[in-house]
Amino acid sequence: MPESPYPPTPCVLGVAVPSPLRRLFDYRPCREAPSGGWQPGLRVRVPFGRREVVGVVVECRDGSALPLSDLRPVASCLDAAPLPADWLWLCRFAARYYQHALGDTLHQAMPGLLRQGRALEARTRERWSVTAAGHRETPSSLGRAPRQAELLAMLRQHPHGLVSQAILAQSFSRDQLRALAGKGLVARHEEPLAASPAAEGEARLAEPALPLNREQASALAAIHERLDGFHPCLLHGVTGSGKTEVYLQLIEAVIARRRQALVLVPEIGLTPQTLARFRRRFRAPVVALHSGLTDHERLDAWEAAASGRAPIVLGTRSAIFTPLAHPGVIIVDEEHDGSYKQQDGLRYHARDLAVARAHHHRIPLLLGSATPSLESLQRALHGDYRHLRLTRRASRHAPARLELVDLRGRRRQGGLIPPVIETVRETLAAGHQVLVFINRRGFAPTLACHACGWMAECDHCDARMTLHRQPPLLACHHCDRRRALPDACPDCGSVDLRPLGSGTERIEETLASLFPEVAVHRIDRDSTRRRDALEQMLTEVRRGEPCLLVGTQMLAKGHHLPHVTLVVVVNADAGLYASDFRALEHSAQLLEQVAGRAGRAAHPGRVLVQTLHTDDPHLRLLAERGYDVLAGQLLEERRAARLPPFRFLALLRLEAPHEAAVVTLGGLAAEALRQRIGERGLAVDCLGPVPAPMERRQNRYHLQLMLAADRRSQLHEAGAWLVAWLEACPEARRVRWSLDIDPQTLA
Ligand SMILES: Nc1ncnc2c1ncn2[C@@H]1O[C@H](COP(=O)(O)OP(=O)(O)OP(=O)(O)O)[C@@H](O)[C@H]1O
Ligand SMILES: [Zn+2]
Repeated sequence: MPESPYPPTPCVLGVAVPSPLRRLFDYRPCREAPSGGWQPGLRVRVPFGRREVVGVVVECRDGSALPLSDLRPVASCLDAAPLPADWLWLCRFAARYYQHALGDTLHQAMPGLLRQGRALEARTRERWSVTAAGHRETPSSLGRAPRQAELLAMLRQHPHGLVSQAILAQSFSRDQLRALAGKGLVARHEEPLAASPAAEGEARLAEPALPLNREQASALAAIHERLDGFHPCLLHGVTGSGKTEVYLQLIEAVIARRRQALVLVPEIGLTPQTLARFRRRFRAPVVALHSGLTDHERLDAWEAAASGRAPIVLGTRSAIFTPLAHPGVIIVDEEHDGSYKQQDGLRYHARDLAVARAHHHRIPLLLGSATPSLESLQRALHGDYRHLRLTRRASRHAPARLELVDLRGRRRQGGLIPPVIETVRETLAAGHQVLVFINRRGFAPTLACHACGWMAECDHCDARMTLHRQPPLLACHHCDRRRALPDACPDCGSVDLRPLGSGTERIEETLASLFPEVAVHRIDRDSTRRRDALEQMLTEVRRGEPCLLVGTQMLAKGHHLPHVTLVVVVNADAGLYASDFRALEHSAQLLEQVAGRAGRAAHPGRVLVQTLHTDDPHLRLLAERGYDVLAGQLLEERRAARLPPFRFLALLRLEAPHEAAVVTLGGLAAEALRQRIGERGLAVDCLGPVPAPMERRQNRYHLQLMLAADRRSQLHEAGAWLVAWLEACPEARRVRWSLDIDPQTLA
């Protein structure tokens, strides 16, 4: 008897359902098997408690730990074919690595419409084109139907046809189209809405590639050497060195081999320029995945990537979960960027998943940055990654060094001291633009009473409320609580309430009064809430009129602002003495990136950094020798202090409305874990529990327990055990807890 092409019907399906529980649930197959047989990756509707949910089949087995008669059947199977295997693999990897429930991981990693049970298929549109008969037709034969004749004439001018929408927009009707089709003069084709294949025979590039400089060319050649096989590279190039051009030419080579490129960028909304540059370069469609998409657009993009129709997929963090039919390369731009780490739910790091994924697919991986994370830098220095350097800018001028400006004892006007204001004035007078960076939005960090010292504090957090003027209110940046501005001090009744310190709004106001003749553009989360607001401002800035830009770190992210020649950092001190061991690394990256916006085109740049700590050794090293030298020193310090990347960490966070519940559970968990570590002889340190740096946030108490180990496998074992212990612990029901593997912040 010939073997059946389908797997035999299993008795039991292990299904991952959207739930925080770290286990599969067993079901019996339903009567109608999917046409290809039961396989992992099929979505099923299953009864779960009193609800029905969409889950994913993960295992097909012959037996269950439960009696088969106790198992409920699957209600229905939603897919004819399983969801992409590479996607399922990545979700399983991420769930294991981050100790997260697989059901919830799958749920978070699929487009919303798939979660709701929609089919994974492309939406299509109609395209109409003229047939051979239509080209032979003489216009007079349609004499009695003049509109049809006009429609035919119009379509004849479009060798690739036109989509219905474009035709209807010209005031032609569907009836006219159908009439022509009935006569065999035009034909209708369906094509996918997202990433419809570019017409055959066209050139791949819409715009020619730039001739590379020597360093760019040798970086590209090094990657080209091995386009087959896992080949991780760190493209470590100073700001403005033309990393994007290297990405573009690498992608060109990858798509020429009919493979796909997946490109991760920190925030598309913040760098619409990058997407525009990709779209300008390639004739092939560039599919973008970001938070601005509708559910339908997201599903279309996902399908286009999964089917292989989309050669280039560009997206933010979650795009790492995009399935690819023919993966050819993964590129992570600004690999050091904090936005790649998800801070709730599945706490994954998209860059780290990119490494795992490239390894799994055996394809090259390119991590790009002017200020690489210490993790990636260490791997490059150690030879795990190929270290590709771009030491010069594509333009004439080298990145400017930071000039430290002493704030001590100086009168400040809106945060700036007189000599800095003078330099701003000279720069504007020379016809250039100035960027003023301050990493604090709002008018002032708080409102204070000059009579008694009262300060506006949030009742739900251990934090001050920020004073805003546009619109006027007090807001907590930790829990988003808002309050009206008080008329008088709630403690002593004095009306002498004054803003303390400066935020973007205050600097904007001061600069506008100092320099009334130029425009001041404020760029922060508040001023760019409206869609396209940022792009509009940047377009205005790129026109080149002298102007001032005031903004937060949004301004540091990869923008190419050719007319900016002066960057002013209002205060460099926040990150220097923070308790978080990564604070220094992150603030050095931020300073170097902001500084990198100056002098990128015709004129050289200057960077003035105001600080109260001109003698701080780290700050001086950054100013005098640059990020790479500082990073080398920070690596030595991390090695000495036995911190990442030389050690691995996991952070258990506990929170609840009542302090007692958190403290009790924290104590029990630490004790149980220490005992387990001892029994198993693991070299894992369990530190704490200690209160979180902000103990009360959103009216809840926060406590932490840190796990540290030299070996990842041991950290993993201890973490997995702790999670299982917490799932079984009755005291843990009243406490919200999460385990953060490779935490990026200790907050
Ligand atoms: N080979 C080249 N020849 C001429 N111009 C180039 C070349 N490569 C890049 N450029 C130009 O240099 C400018 C900076 O390049 P790009 O934005 O790629 O730098 P980057 O390394 O990504 O910078 P950042 O890290 O600051 O984001 C761009 O205007 C780009 O068009
Ligand atoms: Zn608050």
